[in-house]
Amino acid sequence: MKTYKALTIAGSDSGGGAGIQADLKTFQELKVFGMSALTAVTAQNTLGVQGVYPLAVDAVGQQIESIGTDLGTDAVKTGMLFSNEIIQAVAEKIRAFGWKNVVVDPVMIAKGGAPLLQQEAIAALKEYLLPLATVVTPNIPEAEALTGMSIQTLKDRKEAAKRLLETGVQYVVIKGGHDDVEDEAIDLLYDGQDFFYFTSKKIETKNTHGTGCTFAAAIAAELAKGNSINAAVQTAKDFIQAAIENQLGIGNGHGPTNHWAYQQKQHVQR
Ligand SMILES: Nc1ncnc2c1ncn2[C@@H]1O[C@H](COP(=O)(O)OP(=O)(O)O)[C@@H](O)[C@H]1O
Ligand SMILES: Cc1ncc(COP(=O)(O)O)c(N)n1
Repeated sequence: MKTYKALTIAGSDSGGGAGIQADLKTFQELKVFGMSALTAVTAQNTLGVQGVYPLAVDAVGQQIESIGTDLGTDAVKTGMLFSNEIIQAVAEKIRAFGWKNVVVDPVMIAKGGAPLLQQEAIAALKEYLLPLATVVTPNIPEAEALTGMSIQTLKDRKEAAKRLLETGVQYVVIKGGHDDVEDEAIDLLYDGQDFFYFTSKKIETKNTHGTGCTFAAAIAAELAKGNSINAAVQTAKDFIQAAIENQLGIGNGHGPTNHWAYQQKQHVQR
């Protein structure tokens, strides 16, 4: 049986709920071999971000080089990239290795409000990384920052998705976790032609730390296996729904989601 591989290029969350830690847990649960290139170390817990320590650009590039010159990968997921310089170095490596199935989660601000991407780097995401990406997965505030438009309704989200496609990315998913208008958690996928809705029950909880990272990592894992974008987004939606529903109840603030809940549910159903 083929071993599928996925690489996450992201920041470390010492609290284990988001970033590299969330990505690797998700890859593992979906039976994909996980690899990582760290962009920054954060001192972080469920209460917030206490420190951000970006790595040297060369350190980021070298980690990716080490993977590209030996193991290779079936998918790449990017998360916290922090600076213009890191974005350019990452884009350069992805292009040089000709990697496909590139999922860009344009992480900008942690749930508690701490910036994880420098303001001036937003343009670099659009210029260097999105043209190489298979799919970009902004939440609503990130889609607003990337397009410069205000997003209130699903109609606005459709317009923003169209604008994002102009960067050269193949598919756009605008997530609905921050939508105050709809009663359900609706994620919108646009393929340049049609819009697809992925809908689930909105769960009343403060424990959503790392939901975006986990969702994008699940899409990358499923694309690595050769699944279609629609199938990958559906699995990611089911994965995050189970992870939010089956809370772990740890930490004193915005707690992490449960990365093993999806597999546990699959076993029970069998
Ligand atoms: N309260 C919730 N109930 C159910 N699903 C949610 C909830 N909050 C977020 N999600 C889902 O989690 C994923 C991440 O959403 P979102 O919160 O928009 O992104 P981010 O974590 O990047 O801010 C999406 O699939 C979204 O639908
Ligand atoms: C290192 C790191 N990367 C990403 C996030 C975003 O997390 P969320 O998925 O909750 O928006 C985070 N808090 N820390």
